Amino acid sequence: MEQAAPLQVTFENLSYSVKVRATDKAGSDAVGGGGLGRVRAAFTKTRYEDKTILHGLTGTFRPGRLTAILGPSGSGKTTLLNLLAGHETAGTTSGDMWVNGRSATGASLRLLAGYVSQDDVILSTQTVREAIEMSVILRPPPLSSESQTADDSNDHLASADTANGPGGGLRAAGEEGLPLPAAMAGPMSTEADPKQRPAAPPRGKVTHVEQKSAHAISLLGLERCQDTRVGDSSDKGISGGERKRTAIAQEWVTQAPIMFLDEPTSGLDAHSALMVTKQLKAIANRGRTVVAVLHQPSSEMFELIDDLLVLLEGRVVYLGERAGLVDYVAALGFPCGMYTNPADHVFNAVLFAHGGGSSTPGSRTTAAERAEQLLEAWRRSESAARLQALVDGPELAPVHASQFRRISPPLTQLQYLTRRAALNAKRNPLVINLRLGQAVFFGLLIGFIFLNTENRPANVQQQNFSGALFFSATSNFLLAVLSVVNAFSQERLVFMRESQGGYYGLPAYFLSKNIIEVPIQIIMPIIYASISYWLLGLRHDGVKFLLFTATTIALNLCGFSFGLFLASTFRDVSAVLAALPVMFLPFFLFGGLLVNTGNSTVWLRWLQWISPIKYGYTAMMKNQFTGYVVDGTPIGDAYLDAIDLGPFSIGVNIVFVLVLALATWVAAYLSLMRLVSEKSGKQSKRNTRKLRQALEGPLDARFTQTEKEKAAEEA
Ligand SMILES: Nc1ncnc2c1ncn2[C@@H]1O[C@H](COP(=O)(O)OP(=O)(O)OP(=O)(O)O)[C@@H](O)[C@H]1O
Repeated sequence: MEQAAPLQVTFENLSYSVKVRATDKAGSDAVGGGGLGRVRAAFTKTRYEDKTILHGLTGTFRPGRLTAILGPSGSGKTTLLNLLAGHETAGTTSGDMWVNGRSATGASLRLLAGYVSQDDVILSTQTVREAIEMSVILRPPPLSSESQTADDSNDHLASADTANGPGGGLRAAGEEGLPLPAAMAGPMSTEADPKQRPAAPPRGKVTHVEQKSAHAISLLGLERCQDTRVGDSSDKGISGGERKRTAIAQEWVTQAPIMFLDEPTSGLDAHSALMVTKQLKAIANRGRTVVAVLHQPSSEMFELIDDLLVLLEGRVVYLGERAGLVDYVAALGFPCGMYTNPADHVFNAVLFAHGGGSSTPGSRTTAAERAEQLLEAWRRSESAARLQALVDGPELAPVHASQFRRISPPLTQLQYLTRRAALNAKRNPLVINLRLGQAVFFGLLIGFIFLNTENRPANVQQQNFSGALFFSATSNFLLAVLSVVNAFSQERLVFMRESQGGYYGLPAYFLSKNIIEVPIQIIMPIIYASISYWLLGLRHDGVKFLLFTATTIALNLCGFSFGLFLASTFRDVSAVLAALPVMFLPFFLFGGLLVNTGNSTVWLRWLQWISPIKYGYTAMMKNQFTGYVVDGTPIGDAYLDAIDLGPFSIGVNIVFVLVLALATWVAAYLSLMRLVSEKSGKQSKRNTRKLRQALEGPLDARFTQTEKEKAAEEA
């Protein structure tokens, strides 16, 4: 079996800029220039200008090594990580990226890399173990079973080493696992954490998924909380550190050969931060390329880092071995004291240059000059020359097909997501109980308000039934909208993170959501109709009851689709709530009760044709009043003629509600599709195939020259 090569990520002259609102001097002057100026400014077209965040970065991240990105706040650490991981797509990128000398982009790196973001949004009702198992099921490890087993056994070895306690030491990269070039195997200088004991070997029949997640739980020290729900701000679950480690475990199990992590230790106590760093080191030791943004690492954490990239104002001021950094900074005039944390020292040196240090107005060099000196010193340094050599001569083995991240078949995704959604609903019964409560409450309320209407005088019946049926149509529609908006707005972030992380595709997610939600949108109106219909005293006829129920079901389904559309189109609930009245009040106005739609303003009359309330209300009214007789006097048909609800029959009106439901349902799907492609770029199969071909294909011309030179030298 052909061994997959370790992967080296290289970039050269990488720049990134975004469009920002121009700080328009003329405009601001106008604003300051009195009322007229303010009015003029309000109508002035917004101008945008480019803001460059990363300025021509050159560097490389080597396999089998833990690389940390350090730098002051705002120096571009997250932007660089996101750009490489393919999660930063809004701005303009220039420069080159390669994986093992093959031309790459952020999108192609996403096919190879795991990514842990700063905000790990995990479904709050899942337990830690379930969240990790989900990752194993939906994102099966990319390596073939043979090499995967080898990797697993290496993990066990490493865990065993870890368990040896102080002095046992973790296994150095290249000793076990994927073979590494000698130059890449960095020295290991870590002590193992005695708390990190491997889980007892599973007994009995254990599935691959259970085994893999048990292993990750053990490696990340999550045994104690493995059956605790993740929780959220309103329903406390695991701690912040445990959540971070769960997110890392979710990426670890995919065995992606590259891992990018944005501040995996922020918000953790010193011990947890050290533990996480040790675990990252252990992962890197298995030949993976691990790159993490770290904030102020302790000296123990600092010792675990192999390579460091220090950024200042979007520029590289150091990229190379951690061991050489302190001397490098000392040579620049910042000697590190014996008892000073080297990470703090480096940080202070850079911060000083950045303008946050003790630079006083009287000091001979200004902060800007110091920053320029640091950048200039880096350009002329030996470390930069060494880095350039690594950039010029990267790992050259092609990316192996088995190294690409895999995604489970759509049917597996659908089955898993449906089961998860059902479990989520069961564990979060408040949502369903509220819906049930609403159906019962409104059924009883309307029933008792209009109790025994059928025994009242004809004119009272006309008024009461009209009001009750209009209320039934609007409440069924609106409650469905609100329930979906509420549920989906909360889930939206989880969906974005998981779909970007390659857990599943949109079709499986969308379908699973419908499989769980649609039955609820059918059962609730049945409950509402069963209570209200008989209390109201609507016509005692089984078929008419069924038609009334069918109308309420159609309105609920339509409300569900509208809610889904709104929640997927607007970014937060407050925007949805602002849009809701603007969209729906015209629907209510043209619902058939408030305005005689046949005689309303001509150029606004079309609104009735897109109002689901109008169709639903008309179906209910015709169901009640067609051929309706009170005390031997037929009153129904004349009344229907007077209020002019249109020519369509009951069945056709119900069908129109369903057509509107279907159209909005499709719009909701398209809106989600737009959301996904906005964040992750186009993910078509053809695109993916092209990106893979580039990574598996021949070397980029940038490196072929080097190959020829090498061959000539050898000759
Ligand atoms: N989309 C954007 N629009 C405008 N400015 C942006 C955008 N993205 C990033 N920036 C700016 O680019 C700079 C770098 O941001 P980035 O988040 O990469 O910094 P960072 O080094 O990770 O900071 P921190 O350590 O505080 O997280 C910041 O000044 C930020 O305001």
